[in-house]
Amino acid sequence: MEAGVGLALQSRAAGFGSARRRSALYGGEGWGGSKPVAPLRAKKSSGGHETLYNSVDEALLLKRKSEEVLFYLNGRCIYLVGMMGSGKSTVGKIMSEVLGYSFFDSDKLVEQAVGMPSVAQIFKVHSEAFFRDNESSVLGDLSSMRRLVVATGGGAVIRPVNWKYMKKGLSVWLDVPLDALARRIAKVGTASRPLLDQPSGDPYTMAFSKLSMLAEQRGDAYANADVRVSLEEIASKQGHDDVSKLTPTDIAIESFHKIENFVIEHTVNDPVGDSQAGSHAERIQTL
Ligand SMILES: Nc1ncnc2c1ncn2[C@@H]1O[C@H](COP(=O)(O)OP(=O)(O)O)[C@@H](O)[C@H]1O
Ligand SMILES: O=C(O)C1=C[C@@H](OP(=O)(O)O)[C@@H](O)[C@H](O)C1
Ligand SMILES: [Mg+2]
Repeated sequence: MEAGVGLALQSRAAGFGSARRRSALYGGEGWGGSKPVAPLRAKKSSGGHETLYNSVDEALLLKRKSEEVLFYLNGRCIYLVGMMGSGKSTVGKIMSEVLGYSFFDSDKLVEQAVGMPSVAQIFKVHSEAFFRDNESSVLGDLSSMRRLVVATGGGAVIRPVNWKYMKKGLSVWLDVPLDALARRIAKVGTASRPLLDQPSGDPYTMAFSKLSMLAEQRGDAYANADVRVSLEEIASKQGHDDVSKLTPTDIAIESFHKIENFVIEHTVNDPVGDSQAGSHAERIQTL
């Protein structure tokens, strides 16, 4: 049975006003909590003159990309999908802040709806099936809203009905190599992720083997997303041999880039022209 999802959503939405938008450039919890990721400070170069940190470029690029993508989104929601640890919650917060959209983490909404403090407890006291029912209910409620960035749980992709909801907006798959996922999970522990929780063993090895199994079970489910953001691709474009060099901001920028390309590619090429068929934005909205 689903418990009070609508109410939880209403009270959650009330907490997202302009105050939350005070800074567009926040990192996620594992990246220094609410510290700005791109402080506009200068440092001395070896030659003595001042140069700006690289992160300023990154912050400006993020801002510029978000302004472009706002037009193409036209109020539609962004749904982030991907395996546990792929960065949906972290990257989603950054994207929402810079877009001026509200951010929702579907795991948190399920916790609120059920009235339990953690997903782990919901799995333990009820069951995974109970969690999944509530997850679908939350996604259904969110699908009627606009201007949201939603970080879904890693398993949301397995239910077709969830895709029906997510297809009302734009879905983005954060595709992260299993090895990087396992390293991230091993670092923060598995207590909050019941499907990975193991009583003993080396945390990296255990996480890697469970994640591999889940990835196999889920098959192509993530590939249903409108766009795929591959960390390996970003790393190779940036000349890194390791995805661990990529910041959540890098990933947010690439996500905006891919969303923009997707919308442009899927915009009806209307030969009638703006004057008779409505504005470009109106036609994009009909996608
Ligand atoms: N680009 C990144 N590089 C390294 N660690 C990251 C990155 N993005 C997120 N993390 C860390 O990985 C862990 C999982 O991130 P999270 O956003 O919770 O993933 P998800 O919501 O997809 O499960 C967190 O500890 C987070 O700080
Ligand atoms: O992959 C999964 O099945 C799950 C992922 C988790 O969310 P994150 O992907 O945010 O860790 C959470 O929904 C639950 O523990 C199940
Ligand atoms: Mg998450």
